[in-house]
Amino acid sequence: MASTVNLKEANGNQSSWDTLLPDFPKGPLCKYRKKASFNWKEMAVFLDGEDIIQLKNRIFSALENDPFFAHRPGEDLSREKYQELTFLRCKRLFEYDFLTQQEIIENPLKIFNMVICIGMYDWSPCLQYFLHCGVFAGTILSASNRFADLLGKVFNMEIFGCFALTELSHGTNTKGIRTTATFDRSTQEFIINTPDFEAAKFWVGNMGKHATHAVVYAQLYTPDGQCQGLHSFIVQIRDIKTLLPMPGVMVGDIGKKIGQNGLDNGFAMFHNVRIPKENILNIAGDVTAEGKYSSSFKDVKERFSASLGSLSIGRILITAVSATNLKLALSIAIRFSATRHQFGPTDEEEIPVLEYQTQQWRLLPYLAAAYVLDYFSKSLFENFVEFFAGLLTKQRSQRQADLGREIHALCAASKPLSSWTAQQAAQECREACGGHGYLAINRLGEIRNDNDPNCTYEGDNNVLLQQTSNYLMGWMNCIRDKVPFESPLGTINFLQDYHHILGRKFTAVSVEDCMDSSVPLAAYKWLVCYLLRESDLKLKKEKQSGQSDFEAKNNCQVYYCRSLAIAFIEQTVLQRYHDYTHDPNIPSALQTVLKNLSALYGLWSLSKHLAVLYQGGYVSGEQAGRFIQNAILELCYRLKDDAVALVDVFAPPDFILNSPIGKASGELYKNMWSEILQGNKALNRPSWIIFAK
Ligand SMILES: CC(C)(COP(=O)(O)OP(=O)(O)OC[C@H]1O[C@@H](n2cnc3c(N)ncnc32)[C@H](O)[C@@H]1OP(=O)(O)O)[C@@H](O)C(=O)NCCC(=O)NCCSC(=O)CCCCCCCCCCCCCCC(=O)O
Ligand SMILES: Cc1cc2nc3c(=O)[nH]c(=O)nc-3n(C[C@H](O)[C@H](O)[C@H](O)COP(=O)(O)OP(=O)(O)OC[C@H]3O[C@@H](n4cnc5c(N)ncnc54)[C@H](O)[C@@H]3O)c2cc1C
Repeated sequence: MASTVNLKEANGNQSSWDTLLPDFPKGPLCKYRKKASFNWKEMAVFLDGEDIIQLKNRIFSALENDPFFAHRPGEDLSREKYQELTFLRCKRLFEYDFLTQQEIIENPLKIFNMVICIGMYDWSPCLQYFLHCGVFAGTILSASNRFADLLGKVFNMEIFGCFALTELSHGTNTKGIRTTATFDRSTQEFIINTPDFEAAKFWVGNMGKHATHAVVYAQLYTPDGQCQGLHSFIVQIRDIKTLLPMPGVMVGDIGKKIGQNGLDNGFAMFHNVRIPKENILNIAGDVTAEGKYSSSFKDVKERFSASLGSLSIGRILITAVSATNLKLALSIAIRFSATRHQFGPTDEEEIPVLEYQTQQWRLLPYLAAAYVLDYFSKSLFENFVEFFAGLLTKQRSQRQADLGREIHALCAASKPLSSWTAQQAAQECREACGGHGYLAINRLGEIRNDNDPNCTYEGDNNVLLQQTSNYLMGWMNCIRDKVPFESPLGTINFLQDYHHILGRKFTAVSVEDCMDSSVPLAAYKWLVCYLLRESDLKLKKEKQSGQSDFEAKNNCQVYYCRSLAIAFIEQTVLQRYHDYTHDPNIPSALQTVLKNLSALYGLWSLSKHLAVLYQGGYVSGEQAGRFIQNAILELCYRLKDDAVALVDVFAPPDFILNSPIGKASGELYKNMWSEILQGNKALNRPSWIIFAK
């Protein structure tokens, strides 16, 4: 990936690192910072590069110095006020114009980092902004270049957009979408209709209050009465000046959610809403003036994939968004754990809770996951950039099609992996901070609730995993027939060795033998092949017993295809991180800690599959399982003194993290006390109190 640039920059000197990354205030965390095996500034520059750090600094300091983004300790905003503030903040983001088109073209990772920086502050304005200029505008941009005028208005914020696929009664099942777009030859228009309230567009971000335009997915009907399948259309839903609904549109807000309440999610119904013929986003197909359907895709399936292709970037970014939530939660929990003293070997001496084996085992594997998933999401984003360039230049090569399929299969599993990891970590971090973790000002509840929908939107995690297992099962014929095969990104190439891999066994004979990520990686390759074989056999058995294709597939999910998809993505994520951390050009001072993170993530993830590893005979005997467990504990212990510095590398400034117990000074109690007393109602007498006489 960007490692060549970063390797060059990593040779920079201490003074340039100091200019980019100021020292933290002195305080109780110094004790751990001094014990770290590496320089956190060197690591930050190595991972991101100076250019990205400068961008992050620019964004963070703009938000910190802007009264619109000021925090109000102890104030409970009403939902309406929060929505208003979110919109005003979103508008400010436009005014800042943090990145030029040229900068994005030169380094697309900058837009990726911009999403993360703003989201670290609050996901509501971040999603509002990117649903408008990323998802809404991005879908239009990838379809055609005939919407330049409209896109100009998007980027000037003269109109406001949303992406309307889901309906009240169908979400993940996109084939079940029932909104219709019927072509009227006589007026050269499409007529958009909602057949009944169950087909109302629902859940749509920005639609509740602000959106004036929507990308609406609908079943396209040609004048011959034929349904041509799912297509997308630009539909104006509100008047630009008054924000009143356009004729034939009923639009509203769906109400309070568990999290992300600054964002207005809405519903809409359409009654004979006419839009010009040009408003079809002709990615999958188009209609001639005479009303004939035309598509450059011969296959209905290919057309369907093309019409949903724009979802992949969202899933990749959700992988990154979730990894960001992981970083936020860990920044708070690890800084807390390093400064919170409880119990100790003697009555006089209390020790930081980070010194407890349990606390290390609960938090440090997630710290490793944050590094691994962060790297993976960036590398997958870069793969997508290559794919997107092909889309924009209308490439129709086999490689382009294969790349689209492979990226789809990867992000359909990396979104579940990352969002579930962040979900579990947020809860673990909340509990790891004891009672203080439950105090809203410390932000762990907000992180947990705002992360939660990452498991659901852009496709429910459990259903998406089926896309990945379908992709893997699709290679079985080549494997059986021993036909050579490969994929553009090479993620399935190891399956060519399937028969050979299935014959392998776990060979480590000591804990020390397990301390490198090559050990879990080899085990994962076996696990993927084994689960592939078992899933294939199970599917055959189901079919032989007379089950329909639908039933047979359904009966192969739990313990088979679902586990296969999870094992495959964990293997892929680990493979990329292993290769990255084992590059001999990595600065020598960083090699050990990065390799430890790689090994810990690999072993910890693998340990959840121990039952299957024993079941399939890859490992046997009591010792093998013990080696893995002890290696995990040993790696946690080795990483314990690096944990604060590892968090310093990715934690945003205090203002952005917005958690007294997570502040960089580590003055845990002073920071909490000060914030509590700043609460404008902390010392108020209740106005409602009446005691019984
Ligand atoms: C995937 C489905 C579940 C499939 O359902 P089916 O079972 O009905 O179909 P099949 O399996 O038969 O599929 C047929 C065929 O198509 C292929 N396919 C499907 N999808 C794709 C795809 N995306 N790419 C390529 N190929 C695809 C599939 O593999 C099959 O091919 P084969 O037979 O050859 O295997 C599907 O129905 C589905 O996608 N369901 C989920 C619906 C969904 O995702 N809805 C989303 C609604 S919008 C939403 O939720 C938004 C929420 C908010 C999001 C916040 C985003 C945060 C990030 C910020 C974004 C910033 C962006 C800025 C970037 C920028 O500036 O650019
Ligand atoms: C905060 C938020 C924001 C959103 N923003 C948008 C937006 O901007 N635009 C938009 O169009 N949509 C949006 N959505 C909708 C979102 O994309 C859908 O909720 C999502 O795709 C899941 O679909 P669903 O709700 O219909 O769940 P369903 O698909 O109905 O799933 C319900 C349950 O059934 C299970 N299930 C379903 N099918 C199967 C199967 N085949 N096998 C096994 N289990 C199955 C699922 O695992 C799940 O547990 C948003 C949702 C949320 C929560």
